[in-house]
Amino acid sequence: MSDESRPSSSGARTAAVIPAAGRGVRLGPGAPKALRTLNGTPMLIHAVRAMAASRAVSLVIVVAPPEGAAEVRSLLDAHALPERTDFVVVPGGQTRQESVKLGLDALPPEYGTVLVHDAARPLVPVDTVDAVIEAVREGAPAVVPALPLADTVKEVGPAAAPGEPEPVVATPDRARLRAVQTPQGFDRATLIRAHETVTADVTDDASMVEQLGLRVVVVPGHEEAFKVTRPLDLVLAEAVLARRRLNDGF
Ligand SMILES: Nc1ccn([C@@H]2O[C@H](COP(=O)(O)OP(=O)(O)OP(=O)(O)O)[C@@H](O)[C@H]2O)c(=O)n1
Ligand SMILES: C[C@](O)(CO)[C@H](O)COP(=O)(O)O
Repeated sequence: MSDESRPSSSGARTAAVIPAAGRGVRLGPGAPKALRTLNGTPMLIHAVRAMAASRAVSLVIVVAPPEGAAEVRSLLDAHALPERTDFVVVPGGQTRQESVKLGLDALPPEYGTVLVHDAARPLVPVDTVDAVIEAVREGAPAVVPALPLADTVKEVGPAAAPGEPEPVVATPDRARLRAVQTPQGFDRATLIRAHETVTADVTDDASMVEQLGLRVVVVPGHEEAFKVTRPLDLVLAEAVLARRRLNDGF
């Protein structure tokens, strides 16, 4: 397990930025996704606890829905969280990319290692978090946890006409594909440079570092780090929590 006292390649301390400002359109109508509950506790609180479970993480920056920063601050104050960790809340932006950038703007200088973790991945185990931190501290500028794919993937082309089926144009070799999760881990300077430099729309932070031509490495992801995206994911998340409670004996 990582320990905050370990030497780091890029700075002494580790912070986690949690983008939590999304609406959750694919989840259906309701409160912003991060504020919806799993077994009675907001998804965001599960995600915050998942980051603070790592003894290496001493600061968590939560990027709240634009109008919801006060509500998120109250939620953090109302739930039991580790005392060794500091919590900061900032309002988010219109895209995930903007929200992460706003979180990075609040990062104090003494944090050399930065995790970016979706509030929508509330159940990531601490061993995965620590493996990402460890790889950054060992010198990787960017680290992603990832899993092999269970399905065969097809690349499709545009339909010949509206209403026509899309044609398959290629079947990439599945053995070389990975489904990427969070937390993604970064050397601070690398991540800030990526966010200052890359303007193209991207869906994760590591791809911005790839665009700088820098090395991004993979560590094993975890099935329980899945992203709560569609309604069925809520059922799965509550089942995972129920199994954890049984295993913990309460
Ligand atoms: N403007 C945005 C959009 C997304 N996110 C965050 O980015 C993470 C991953 O995004 P996703 O799962 O796509 O969440 P939503 O954008 O909320 O989902 P949807 O696309 O279904 O609306 C989530 O924790 C989400 O809160 C964010 O902080 N700011
Ligand atoms: C960052 C991410 O979770 C890695 O898989 C993913 O790219 C987020 O994508 P989304 O479209 O914002 O759900």
